[in-house]
Amino acid sequence: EDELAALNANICQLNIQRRQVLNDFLDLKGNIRVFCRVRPITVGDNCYLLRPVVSLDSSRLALNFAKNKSKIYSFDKVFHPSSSQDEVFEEVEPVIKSALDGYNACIFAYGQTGTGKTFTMEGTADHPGVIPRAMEALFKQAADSNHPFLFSFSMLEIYMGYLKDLLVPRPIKATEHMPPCLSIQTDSEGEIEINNLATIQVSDFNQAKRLYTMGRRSRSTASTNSNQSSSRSHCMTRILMTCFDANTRRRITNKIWMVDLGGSERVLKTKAMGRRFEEGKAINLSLSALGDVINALHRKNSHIPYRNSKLTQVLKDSLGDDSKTLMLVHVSPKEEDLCETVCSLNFATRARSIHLGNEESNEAKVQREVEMNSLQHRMKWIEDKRQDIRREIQMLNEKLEDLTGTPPSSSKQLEVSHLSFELEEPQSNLETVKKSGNVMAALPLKLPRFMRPTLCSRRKSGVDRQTSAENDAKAVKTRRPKPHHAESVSLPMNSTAEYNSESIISRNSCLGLELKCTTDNETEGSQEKSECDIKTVVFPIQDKLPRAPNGKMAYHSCGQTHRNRKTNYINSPKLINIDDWLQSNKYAHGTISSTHQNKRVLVNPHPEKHRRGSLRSELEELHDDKVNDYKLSKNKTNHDKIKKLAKVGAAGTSRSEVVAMPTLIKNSSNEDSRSNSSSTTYTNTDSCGTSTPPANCGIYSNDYFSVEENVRGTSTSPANCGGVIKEKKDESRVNCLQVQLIERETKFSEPLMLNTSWTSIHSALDVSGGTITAVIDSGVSISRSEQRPTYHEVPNEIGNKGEDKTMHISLHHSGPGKLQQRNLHLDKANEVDIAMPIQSQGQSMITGICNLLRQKIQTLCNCALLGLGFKSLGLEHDFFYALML
Ligand SMILES: Nc1ncnc2c1ncn2[C@@H]1O[C@H](COP(=O)(O)OP(=O)(O)OP(=O)(O)O)[C@@H](O)[C@H]1O
Repeated sequence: EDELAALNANICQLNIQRRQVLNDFLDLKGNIRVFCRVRPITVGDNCYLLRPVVSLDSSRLALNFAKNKSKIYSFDKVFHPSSSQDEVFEEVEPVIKSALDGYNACIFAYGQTGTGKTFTMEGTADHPGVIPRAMEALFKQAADSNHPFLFSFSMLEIYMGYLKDLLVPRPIKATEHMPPCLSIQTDSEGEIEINNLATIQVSDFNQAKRLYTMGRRSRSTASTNSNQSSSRSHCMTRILMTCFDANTRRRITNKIWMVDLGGSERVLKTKAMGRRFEEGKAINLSLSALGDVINALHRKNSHIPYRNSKLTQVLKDSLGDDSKTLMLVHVSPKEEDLCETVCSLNFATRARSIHLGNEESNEAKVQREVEMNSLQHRMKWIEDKRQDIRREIQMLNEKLEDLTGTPPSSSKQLEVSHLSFELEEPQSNLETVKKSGNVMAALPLKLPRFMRPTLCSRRKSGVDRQTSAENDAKAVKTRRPKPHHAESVSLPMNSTAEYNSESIISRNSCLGLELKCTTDNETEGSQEKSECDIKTVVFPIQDKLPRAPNGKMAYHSCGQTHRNRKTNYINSPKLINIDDWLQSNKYAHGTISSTHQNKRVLVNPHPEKHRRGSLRSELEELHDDKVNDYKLSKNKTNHDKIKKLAKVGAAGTSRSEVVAMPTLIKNSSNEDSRSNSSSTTYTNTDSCGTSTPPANCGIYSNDYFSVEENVRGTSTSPANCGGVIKEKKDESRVNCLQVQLIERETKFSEPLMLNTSWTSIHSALDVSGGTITAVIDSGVSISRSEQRPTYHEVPNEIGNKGEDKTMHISLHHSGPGKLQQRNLHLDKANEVDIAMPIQSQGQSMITGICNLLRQKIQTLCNCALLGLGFKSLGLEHDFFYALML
């Protein structure tokens, strides 16, 4: 027995030495070690697209961009495509040993989708990967270490920014889009804890393996184009280790994370849509956050952005100086994946340089390798020696058993079976949890805190009801007064069956009871922006075309669209089809009252070009026929006729009219109208430069009445148009009349179309004060719905009922001292639609000259007739005789 005790003490010494040597070795190698694995050619790969990646030796890899252009990357180890799983694990094993020595460790597989991450981490039944091998090694080495260890197993995935327990998936409620996200805590020692994550104790490798198989099945995957399943999440396996013989370990409790990261992929290349797109985005965001953390560690920044993603939050205490990290970067041999390969290799290179640094000189490198070799030899010697001692111990134990007939007390093993969790069938996850809870509750208090059940879980399982009040009181005292806890919820933004977007929002909820249970931790469960701002809000199409009074939808013609561009943002919802409108209102004589008070403009159909052309020619022809009938007579008025006109036209309430008239005479001589008219507001011109009369109605379109009136107006109505006509000169120097609206308050009755008899209109020009006043003289005939192009303008600027009012037309000219305005007076405001051509100043002059010439010709003719004797002047013969003398 003494001999046995000495040997055991010897083993403990060797363990300490081994730990020290290993630690030194890993320090020299770097806290973050990076391996690269090149995936072999698989069935379905096009051979001619292979070979951009070539492994040169065990630590270098060349990437061939072109024939003579390549880049060489260096890693701690490069596994060529034919490398076996054994070879990979051989290199991974030191990290596992470090974990047993109490270091937090993290092994993660990184790389493009389909490059073999899952194969490396998980493997197959025939070729088990790193995780099953690591579990096996942990149990084996723990047993070899001669120290009592407690292991517990957890598995989670980070999917779309959520932490999901893979062993105990929470049922999703009908109202939930996703299960509640597990929250993360940091304890007073800086260790990360994940609240409510199932932590199941395992006593041997088989139990751990069964749990691992169970968790793997729950992982979120999606079918790829090649019908293979692709991991759409980060799958994280955690093994917690506690050793009661804590003196020789770095920590009493430590952990090792083994992470199969989601495949990085270029969303553009994969043309992922919908959910796949969102998944890819979330994966890329968290990988990017991981890169940022590694970069910050490399730069030794004071701030390491762990909180930028759930992934880095979870791995916070397993990345960095006091932990051992191993990255296995995976690359594809295919040329078509060159871009992704470069990204992956650059990422890995950046990670590798955390400890070693790119600046390391060759001498230092050689020196370091020599030291590492020596440490490896020393380690080998220690392990061999330990094995020898173990063999000796075993022999002595057998001898002792033979002598005493009882099993040796020195070969005590930690009896953890009573603590371990009896696994049920993998399918019964929920039962597993319940059992787990009970087992946890029964654990002795000397267990580390992470293994002890929380107050809440004990309450739920009814174990600790009697002590809860006591603990609550204690917790309230010790906990920081922070009664709110950020909780992430996901809301479906689209009610369609296949949601392809989601919004994650944070809300504060008071979780007082749960908070009291966690006495020394601070919640860090708020969703990180980088992973959570995955929002695509789909708005239903709400903008509906406005309905015309007849119920038909308003629309724009193509020709109208570009012209209305300026004003459409205001007017478009108010556009109606004027043909429809007229049709519906045509027979509603005197009864149509606009429900839209203060409406300024009614939209009319836009005449097509040929229609405009024909109208124009029609009007010009008309004008040519009638122009000589206009008489310029100063001070000649006939108010009676205008009164009569107004009476006949009055169908509704009192209001005044403004007549909008097309200017038909080309401005060949009138310098005034040719002058600048930039002050005019509207563009009542068509491409021909002529005024464009609307067809078949007495109202103007929004083309004619643009922004100004609509800013004030609310809708469109023909009846409520009002304004002052302005004359505008366009590029082709043709006068155009434009109408400036004046707000109307009166109700509308049916638009009344008046057809003026062109011959009967006399205009009187009053040049005094720069104003020409044209007065309608006579012969105005009135007809409803006259098809002649007529224009309607209805200002109510005078507004006095029963009084004679002036209907005026303003023709603005900018020439100083010249005609400034032309007013057409109407004695009473009524609903009158008048269409009449008006002479411009040039026209008037021509007319005057014509009249003069006519007089001259008449005189000459009379003279000739006299001379020929056909006409007698009635004078005496003596008169002519006297003249001759
Ligand atoms: N080293 C290897 N030896 C043999 N087969 C391999 C190797 N690496 C990958 N494969 C095979 O390639 C395919 C894709 O591998 P795997 O699923 O592991 O990729 P992945 O990177 O995990 O993809 P994802 O990110 O989409 O999950 C699998 O059929 C796997 O068996």
